[in-house]
Amino acid sequence: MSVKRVLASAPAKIILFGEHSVVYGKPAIAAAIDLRTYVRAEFNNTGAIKIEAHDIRTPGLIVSFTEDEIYFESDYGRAAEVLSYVRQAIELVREEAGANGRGVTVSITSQIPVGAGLGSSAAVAVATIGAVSKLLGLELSNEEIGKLGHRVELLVQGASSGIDPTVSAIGGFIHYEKGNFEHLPFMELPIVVGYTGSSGSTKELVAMVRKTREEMPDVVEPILSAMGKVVEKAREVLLSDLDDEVRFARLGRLMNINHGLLDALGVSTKKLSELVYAARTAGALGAKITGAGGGGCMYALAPERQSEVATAITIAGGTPMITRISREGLRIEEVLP
Ligand SMILES: Nc1ncnc2c1ncn2[C@@H]1O[C@H](COP(=O)(O)OP(=O)(O)OP(=O)(O)O)[C@@H](O)[C@H]1O
Ligand SMILES: C[C@@](O)(CCO)CC(=O)[O-]
Ligand SMILES: [Mg+2]
Repeated sequence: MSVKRVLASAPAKIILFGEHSVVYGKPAIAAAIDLRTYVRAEFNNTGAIKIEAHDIRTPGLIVSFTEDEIYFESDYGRAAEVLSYVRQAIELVREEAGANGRGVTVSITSQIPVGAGLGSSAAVAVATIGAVSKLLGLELSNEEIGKLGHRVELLVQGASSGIDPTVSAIGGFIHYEKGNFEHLPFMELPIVVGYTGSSGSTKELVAMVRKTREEMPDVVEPILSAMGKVVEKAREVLLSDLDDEVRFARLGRLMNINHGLLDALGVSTKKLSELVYAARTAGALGAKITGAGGGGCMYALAPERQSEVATAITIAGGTPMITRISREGLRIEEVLP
């Protein structure tokens, strides 16, 4: 069947345990959440690749006014860079599909805050690959699309563990290590996400950790190993048949240890730590950064106390989001023949 237009969507994620150390081959645990990026792909007649990114603020915009006219200019390098995940995703699929000269228009709308630790880069890459591959007639499984999403992150960021595109493509809860994943049983976790309102670039934060590790391997390696141990313990607790009260209390303690180790690596900020402590003071059993840090989001585990923790995050100047874990990863929403 020849296809004219495809709409695909892919979810955000939280890293429950193990961000950054996962880049160095340690395990990590992540879950897809119910915020989505939607990508529509269709053929155009120009032969060009056209990207309409409705949620991206154009960096380096220069506006000049005269009496009756307005001129817009832009720093083209920076504007193009911000679209590099989408561009690489389209180019990779065109390569996989064999040379194809037809123009493609990709239009993006997203519910995921950008650069906030919720995997916006992975979701946009996965949804783009999903939509464009279907348009070009490629039959790819969600797992294969996750692997292509990992290649996109490697091309753009220089380094990526692949956990974000994997969980965005397949959904649910995963334990991830060196490119391999295991689905953990689905469970509802009483969490609250707190958004600082500022952003951080994963590419820059991963590069910063790498530099510190190169300069002080004896100091940084034990921190990364301790993070790996936290993840293994968390997996054991998640899979245990302990009753919820004990299980959540242990997971909370492990989250706090993980946050301390991330802080030691230098990826927390004053605001993130303020939200983390506000959540703990309001009764969360644990709270930590989620994602690359440098701004963005934290999350708290707060059974019976979700609304108190949400209020504490607001008072501390953040935006709370009560999210649910999403079973579904990449979804083809609509195909127009
Ligand atoms: N809706 C979107 N449209 C186009 N590009 C997007 C969109 N959302 C994210 N991106 C791309 O992803 C970049 C942000 O990715 P980055 O990896 O730095 O943060 P994140 O993925 O939000 O957080 P983390 O990697 O910590 O989970 C943006 O600068 C932009 O290039
Ligand atoms: C910081 C990092 O570990 C997680 C970003 O969500 C980067 C990666 O795993 O690719
Ligand atoms: Mg990212």
